[in-house]
Amino acid sequence: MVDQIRNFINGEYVDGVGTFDDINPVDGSLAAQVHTADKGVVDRAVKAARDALNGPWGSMSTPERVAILRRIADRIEERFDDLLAAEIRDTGKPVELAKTLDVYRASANFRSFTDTAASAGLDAFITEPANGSNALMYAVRKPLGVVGVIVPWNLPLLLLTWKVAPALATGNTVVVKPSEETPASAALLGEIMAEAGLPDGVYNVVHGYGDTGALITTHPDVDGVTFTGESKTGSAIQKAVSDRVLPVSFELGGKNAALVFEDANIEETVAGLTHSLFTNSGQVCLCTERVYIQRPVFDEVVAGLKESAQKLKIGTPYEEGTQFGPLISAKHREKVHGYARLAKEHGAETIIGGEIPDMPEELAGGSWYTPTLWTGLEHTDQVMREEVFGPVAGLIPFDTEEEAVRMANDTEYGLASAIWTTNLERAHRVAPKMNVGLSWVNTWYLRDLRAPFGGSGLSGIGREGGVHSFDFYTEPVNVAIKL
Ligand SMILES: O=C(O)C(=O)/C=C/C=C/O
Repeated sequence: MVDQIRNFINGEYVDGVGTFDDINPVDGSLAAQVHTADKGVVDRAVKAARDALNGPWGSMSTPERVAILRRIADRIEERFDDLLAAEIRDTGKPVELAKTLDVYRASANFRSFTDTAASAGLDAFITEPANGSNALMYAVRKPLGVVGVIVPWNLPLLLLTWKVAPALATGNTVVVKPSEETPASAALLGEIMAEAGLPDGVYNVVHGYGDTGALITTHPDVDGVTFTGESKTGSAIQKAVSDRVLPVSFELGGKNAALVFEDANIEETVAGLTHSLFTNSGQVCLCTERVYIQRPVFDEVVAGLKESAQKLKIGTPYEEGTQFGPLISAKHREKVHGYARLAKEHGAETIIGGEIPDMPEELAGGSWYTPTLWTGLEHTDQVMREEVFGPVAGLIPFDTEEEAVRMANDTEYGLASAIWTTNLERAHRVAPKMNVGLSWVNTWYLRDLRAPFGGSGLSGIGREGGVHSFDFYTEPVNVAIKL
């Protein structure tokens, strides 16, 4: 019997109105059948969320909510292996990555936002205007209400909990739609939260494709939408909710640049770039797809990256030492491979990769690809401007710092950048000049969960992280009392 992945509504698993296939990207096998939510199922989920808001959850004190969320973090850690198995079956990612990033961050996200909720103060002022009408001002935070949460397939559990933890910590209830590619961990989290004592209806999960997502975002009883995914989907959501001027928080795509200066530590830079190019097989919105290298060290860095890419161990998730897994689906691999063909047509030199690897017979059905590096592309080339969302990067030389900053900022996106230099003045001069939300120096994807996280331009709207998340998931009410 194939596994069934159901919707989770009001504290129990609920059948859908049909099923779709959840494919294991390692070998193309059927991992599970997923129950599709139609309007009736989505309405049921939104009603459960509203009833929970009007029930015990809505009147719970912050310390009571925080206590439950800390138990959720504990329960996630107790059921670490179940979540790990679910995430790996859906994504095919290496077990080391799923352990140290995806499932690790699930409990870390809950712990970070409960700490913030437990310690957050209020804005307050004593008003003493010249006309003597003194007053006490204080702002209280009220939850947005029922929040629609639409999350992607690349870091399914990490991104889900990155949104659900602050939403619940501030008293909201949620209706979640995970990606159709990766439904398992979101569904499993339902029973884990119930085991930790979360009241029924606070956390609900419905499955389906974009049309199911649209049922949530356009639902008249949803009070806000948080979405991580492709920019064009974000734009479609914004259009769909614009009549209601619904609050949205978007963490969208990127075409992230790295700048390598001639004074960089080349060995550290090559190791760091390999990480930022090929982590999760390049399927992270923060990954680098444009590398600008100061001319005196261009050949050395290209050679170093070629060597480190060749050394990456491509393999199945549980194989010892696997560092590079399959892409999420055959469809996504076709998109990535399409850019490799385009790069070649545009005269790029393929330093490594750009092909579908020969895998053993039992893995031939998987969506495997190879780490890919190009030189010889123009900075203005389509491949250097559009998000590929795969293990690919164009390498381009530059001469002056000003030229590097100009090219890095010459993009419609604005999510992340990485600067590699040992010159402290240059680091502090250049890092703030990047038109991004996250500007790393001599590192990549180093995170503090309290810091603002998000992007500008096509990379999104708003910031999440620490109190920045609370600015989205709550509506402050400023109370003014005449003294
Ligand atoms: O690390 C995070 O908190 C986060 O949101 C990562 C997002 C990656 C998207 O692809």
